[in-house]
Amino acid sequence: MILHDLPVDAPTKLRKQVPAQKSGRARSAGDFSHIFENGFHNVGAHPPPEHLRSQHAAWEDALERARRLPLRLNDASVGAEAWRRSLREMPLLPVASLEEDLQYLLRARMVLTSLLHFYVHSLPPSSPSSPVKIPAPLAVPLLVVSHALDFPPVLAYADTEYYNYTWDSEVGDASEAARLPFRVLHTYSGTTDEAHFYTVALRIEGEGVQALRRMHEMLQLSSNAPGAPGSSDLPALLRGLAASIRNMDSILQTMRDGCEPPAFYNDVRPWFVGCTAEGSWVFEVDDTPETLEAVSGSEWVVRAEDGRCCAREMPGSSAAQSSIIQALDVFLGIEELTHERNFELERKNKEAAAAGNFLTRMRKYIPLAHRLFLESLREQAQGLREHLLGLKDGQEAIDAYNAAIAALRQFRTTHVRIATLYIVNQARHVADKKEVVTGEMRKEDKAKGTGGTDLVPFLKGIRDRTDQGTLDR
Ligand code: HEM
Repeated sequence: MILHDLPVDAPTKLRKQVPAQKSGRARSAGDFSHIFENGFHNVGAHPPPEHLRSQHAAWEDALERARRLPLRLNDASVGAEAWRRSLREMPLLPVASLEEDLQYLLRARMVLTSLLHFYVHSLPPSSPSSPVKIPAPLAVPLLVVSHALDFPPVLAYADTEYYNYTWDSEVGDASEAARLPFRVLHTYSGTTDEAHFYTVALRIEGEGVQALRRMHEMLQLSSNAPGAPGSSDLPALLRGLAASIRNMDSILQTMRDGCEPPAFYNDVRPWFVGCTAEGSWVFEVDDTPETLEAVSGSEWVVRAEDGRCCAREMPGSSAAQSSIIQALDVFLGIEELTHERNFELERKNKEAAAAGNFLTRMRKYIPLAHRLFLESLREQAQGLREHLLGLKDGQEAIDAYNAAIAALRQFRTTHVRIATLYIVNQARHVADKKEVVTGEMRKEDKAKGTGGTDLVPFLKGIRDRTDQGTLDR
């Protein structure tokens, strides 16, 4: 097995072989040609299966029943309580067979994280608030599957995007697949707003395939391989990359076409929230060797003195975990700017200071193969900016590079507007209503992202630091 055969999100058995290959030939960009060719959302040439095999039908059935109820946020209805009881009484299903087949392992991860967030967020708030106990039939397979994939046991962007779609038509080859319309498999709220929200992100990932292919071609410029582009192609390839980023921006702007801000804020976003100080979780576990390995080898859970298996704080799904946007920063060589720590902000927020840069932290919430890809991409693309500045007649290439930076800045400007409209303004409406009903004065507006960021200064900071990547000579 060589790294170049390592499929996206390789499970444990393959993962164990990766460190041995972290040097030499195996690190070449070509090792990740499947990502350059198909994008981050295509695991192989096809999306993950829509259903698990019969051995794990109980999980699929629980998910289907939750959707059919439908289960709501803070749901105290008889039906909701019966659903939660059925989860607690579900048999503890073995997961070993899943590890043999990556596609089914990914589907299992997506189903289990969906059940987790249905379970946690459908519970009516308890008073005084106590940690939510995640029942063993859900907790054990979730911990083992997440450990196998090197993922935290919480809903991530990959679960709501990369593993949550299919195509309706038969796919000829992967390059054709990149252009097909996506059909979302699972939503929490059952609304078209939620499906549209996922679809916009998936279409951005789909456009990302064009960006990745341009990057790949640029990395091959100096390879002298037969058929490889020559260095005179660099400006055109950079312009192609810029055009792709502009397309991503246009796609982002379609968010309003099918996702209403109040529906997003009130009915969709609360399902994404992970394990927080106010809403903590305890995993109920058994003591089989498989579970013990998953627990002891996990940085996401801690054993309390009384033996309880407590989850650490983990943000839920956030598009900050999108691999394509991280890849753009890495390739353009501006990662150090956008991932820079904001010491002014950190001085005000001690927790943020302890945790370090948010975007860097988010890397742990993206699939393993994507992380390895980003490391390899950094190595391959390093020196791009210096190379452009050193070119004898390099102005055309520099202009094209700056067009890509400007496009990424524009993407982030659109994104700040969207985050303001969908979160900050909605939080204000809710606070205004509360003020009218209770007469309570509104506190300073400090809307947080699902990742817990003070979102406007945070997002604007990244946008402005993108701009600092502009080359000047
Ligand atoms: C209604 C739509 C959206 C809202 C309200 C929104 C909101 C946010 C918030 C609050 C953050 C800060 C991190 C956190 O605390 O979670 C964030 C980060 C981020 N979001 Fe979005 N987002 C939306 C859609 C998207 C889409 C479709 C993408 C593209 C895939 C995207 C890409 C990003 C990226 C890359 C970051 C990290 C910051 C950066 O690199 O600029 N977002 N988003």
